[in-house]
Amino acid sequence: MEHPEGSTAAPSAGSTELLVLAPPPPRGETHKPILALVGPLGAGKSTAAECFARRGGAIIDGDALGHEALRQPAIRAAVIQRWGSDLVRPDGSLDRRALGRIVFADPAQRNALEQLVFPYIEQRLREQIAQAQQDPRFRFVVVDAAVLLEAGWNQEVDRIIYVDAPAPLRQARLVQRSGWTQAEIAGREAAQWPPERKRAAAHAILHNHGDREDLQRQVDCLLQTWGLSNGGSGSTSREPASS
Ligand SMILES: CC(C)(COP(=O)(O)OP(=O)(O)OC[C@H]1O[C@@H](n2cnc3c(N)ncnc32)[C@H](O)[C@@H]1O)[C@@H](O)C(=O)NCCC(=O)NCCS
Ligand SMILES: Nc1ncnc2c1ncn2[C@@H]1O[C@H](COP(=O)(O)OP(=O)(O)OP(=O)(O)O)[C@@H](O)[C@H]1O
Repeated sequence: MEHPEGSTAAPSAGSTELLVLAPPPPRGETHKPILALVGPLGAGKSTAAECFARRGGAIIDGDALGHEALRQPAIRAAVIQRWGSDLVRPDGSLDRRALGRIVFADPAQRNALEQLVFPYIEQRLREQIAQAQQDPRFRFVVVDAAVLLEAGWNQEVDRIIYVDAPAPLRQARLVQRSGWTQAEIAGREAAQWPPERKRAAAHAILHNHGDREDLQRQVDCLLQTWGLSNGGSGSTSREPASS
């Protein structure tokens, strides 16, 4: 793994090794560090984000912003115009899983959807980051966006954290969480950068092959190493950033 900056000592985090490289750079006294979580499908980015939220981080959820984008009337209308009204469920919402089957089977279809929703998502990411910077409940910001690197949304981010888990474990967790078939998982994986390319862009790695407590320990260790822990008390807000 190549990094432009030097590494610090890797602290012990329970049973797993936590690789930690350079801490966030200083960006002025009022700037709250912006950390981003990347990693392969189902590695546990959202689960890791919850660990950071317990320690005073504002979560910015890229998937949720994507869902919000699809609820915008102009985007919704464009989606229905292109992919058909069969996508509209009886309650009026879009059948995202069906849309996913279409776009993750064909890069051209996925590009078309991304062109519709990416500008909206990027704008909302910026807005939510700005809100979290002003919100006294939070000491740092955590962007949980699976396609952050692919979409080039990492411009404002200070540090990238790669969440890792073995492929069989990720698959089992995804089947349990979302009921996705092997084909659905493979289609989504193929739409993302290969894991090693994401890992090469990261400043730290969390190994999520243990239980949630083990992941929390690694997060706490990382925050301590980067000077972002709150004395280890975990007494700061658990609230995610509001939309
Ligand atoms: C295709 C859609 C409708 C499927 O919705 P669905 O509810 O089934 O999945 P959800 O949005 O929760 O995404 C789940 C996971 O799929 C993967 N995924 C989603 N979008 C993409 C994408 N454009 N490229 C690669 N992987 C993706 C991510 O790992 C994500 O965590 C939806 O994912 C979508 O609108 N995607 C385009 C917008 C986007 O890129 N969102 C992610 C922003 S981080
Ligand atoms: N350490 C863990 N122990 C048990 N279950 C876990 C652990 N980490 C994650 N999970 C579960 O695995 C599933 C996938 O985790 P999560 O949703 O956090 O992954 P993700 O990387 O955000 O996924 P996606 O790529 O779809 O955004 C979830 O159901 C989550 O609750």
